[in-house]
Amino acid sequence: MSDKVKFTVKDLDLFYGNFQALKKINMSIEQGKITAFIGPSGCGKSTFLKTLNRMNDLIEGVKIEGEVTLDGVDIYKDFDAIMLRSRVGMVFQQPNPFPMSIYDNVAYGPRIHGVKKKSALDEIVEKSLRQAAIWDEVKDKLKKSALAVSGGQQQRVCIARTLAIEPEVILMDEPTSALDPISTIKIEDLATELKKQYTIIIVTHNMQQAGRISDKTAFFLTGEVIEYGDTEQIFNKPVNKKTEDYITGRFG
Ligand SMILES: Nc1ncnc2c1ncn2[C@@H]1O[C@H](COP(=O)(O)OP(=O)(O)OP(=O)(O)O)[C@@H](O)[C@H]1O
Repeated sequence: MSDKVKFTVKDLDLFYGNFQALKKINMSIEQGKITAFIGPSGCGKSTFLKTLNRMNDLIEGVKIEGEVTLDGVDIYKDFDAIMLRSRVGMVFQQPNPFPMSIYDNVAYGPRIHGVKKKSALDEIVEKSLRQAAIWDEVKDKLKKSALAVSGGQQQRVCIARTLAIEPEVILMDEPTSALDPISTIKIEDLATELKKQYTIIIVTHNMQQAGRISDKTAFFLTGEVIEYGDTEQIFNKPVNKKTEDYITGRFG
C-alpha cells in the first residue's frame, strides 16, 4: 500500500464565534489507510473531521484559518463545497437514512448527480449495498422503508448511500456508538475491507476499536493534536505523557 498523502493540514485554526475549537492543527492523512481520531469529549475531533469536507461551512459564526489540501488542492480556496462532498463522503453517529425506501436512499446521490436510467441506478444500488455488506440482508426489501430495518442495518444502508456517489474518502463520526456489539463488528470489518479502495477517517470513543481497525491514530486534547502516529506506537509506546495517561485510562 502506498503512503501517498490524501489530506495535508497546515496551521488550521477554527473558531466558533470567540471560542477557539481547533488550535494550529498540522497533519498529513495517508491514502488507503484508516486514521482514527481519539480524545475526551469536546476536544475537537468532530470539528476537525468536519473541516475535511467543509461541513462546518454550514454553521453560522465559524471562522477557519490555515490550509487544508486534498490531493494538493486547497479545499477552502479552490473547491466547490458540493463537489468536495462528493469526493469526501460522511457517515454520522446516528444512522440517518432518509424517510424513503432503501433503494431510493442509495440512489439519492447518483440521481442528484444526473443518473436517470433505471438500469444504471439498479446497478449502482446493488454494487453499493454489496460493498456495504448488506445486500443479502435487504435485497428482497429494497422498496421497503430504510427506517424499517435494524439500527446496524440502517447504518450500513447509510454507508451504501455514501459509497453510491463513489467518494475517495469516507469520514465516519462515531459510526458505531449507537450500535450493538455485533453490528459494531460488522461495521469495523466493513471499514477494514473498504480501506482497500477508500481513505477512511474515523472519530471514535472506543479505544479498542481504534486499536483494532486503524493504521494511524491522532490524540486530541482541548483543540490540539497532542500526538499523531502509527496506531501501534500511539497505543504501545506513546511519546507524550498526556497520550499515555489517556490510553491507560488515567486521564483526568
Ligand atoms: N456549533 C457549535 N457552536 C459552538 N461551539 C461548538 C459547536 N460545535 C462544537 N462546539 C464546541 O467545540 C468544542 C469541540 O467540539 P467537538 O464536537 O468537535 O468535540 P468532540 O471531541 O468531537 O466531542 P465528542 O467526543 O463529545 O463528540 C467543544 O467545546 C464544543 O462545545
